[in-house]
Amino acid sequence: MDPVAKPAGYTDPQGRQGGLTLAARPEPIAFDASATALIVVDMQNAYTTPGGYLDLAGFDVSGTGPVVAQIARAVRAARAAGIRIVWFQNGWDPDYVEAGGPGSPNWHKSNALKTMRARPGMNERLLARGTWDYALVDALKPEPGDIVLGKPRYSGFYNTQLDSLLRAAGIRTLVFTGIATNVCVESTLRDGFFLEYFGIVLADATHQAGPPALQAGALANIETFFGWVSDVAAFEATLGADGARTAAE
Ligand SMILES: NC(=O)N/C=C\C(=O)O
Repeated sequence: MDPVAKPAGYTDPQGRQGGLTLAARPEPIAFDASATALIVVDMQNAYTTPGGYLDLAGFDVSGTGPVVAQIARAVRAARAAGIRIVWFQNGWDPDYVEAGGPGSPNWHKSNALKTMRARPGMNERLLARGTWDYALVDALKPEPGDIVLGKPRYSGFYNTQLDSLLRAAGIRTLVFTGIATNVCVESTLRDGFFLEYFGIVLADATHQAGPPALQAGALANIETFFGWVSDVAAFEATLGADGARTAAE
C-alpha cells in the first residue's frame, strides 16, 4: 500500500512528480502548492466573538481566540507559498429571504434564526450581510487576489461559485481552517470529497460549535471516512521545507 496519499496526476509547481508531503492522520498526504487552496470557514464575529450569534445562542466561544491566531499563521504560510486563500462568510440578506421560510429545513434548524424568533425584542440581526455579526473578525483580513464568498447554507459548495473557481484554477486539494469543525467545515469537506477534492483539516485552526466531544468526533469522522487531519505547525514545516528545497536547486 502507498504510505502517502496522492492526488492522481499529481505534480509539484515545477511540473515534477512528487512535491510536498504533509504529516497527517491517518497517513501523510502529498500535495502540490499550485493545486491547493486554503479554505477559511466563517471566521465572522458571529462564530468567534462574545455578543455574536453563537454566544447569544448559548454556545461557548471562549476557546476561539487561539484559533484566530492559528488561522493567521496558516494564512501567512499559505500566502508565502503562493497557495490561494478562500474566505467564507455564512449568512443571508438583511430580510432573510435567502435563509428560507418554514418550507426550508434551514428555517427550523438554524440556531441563529431560532434565537431571533425566541427573542422578538432583540435588536441584533444575526448573520445578516452588512452587520457586525456577519463581518470577518478584525484580526483576519483578506487581501487582493483572495477569493471571498458568501454562503447561505452550511456547505461552502452549496449555491456558491466555489467549485467552478477551484476547477478553473486546477485546484485538487483543500486545506481547511475555521469554525465550526462539526458543522460548516465538515459539511464543506464532505461535499468536496464527493466532488473529488482531497480535504485536509488543520485541527488546531478549527473549533467546534458545542461540547468538545463534537470536535473530537468530527475529526475522527473526517480522518476515518472523508479526508486527513493535520495541524498548523506541520503545514508551516512542509511549506518551509519546500522553500528551502526550491532555493537549494
Ligand atoms: N459556520 C458554521 O459552522 N456554522 C454553524 C452553525 C450555524 O451557522 O448555525
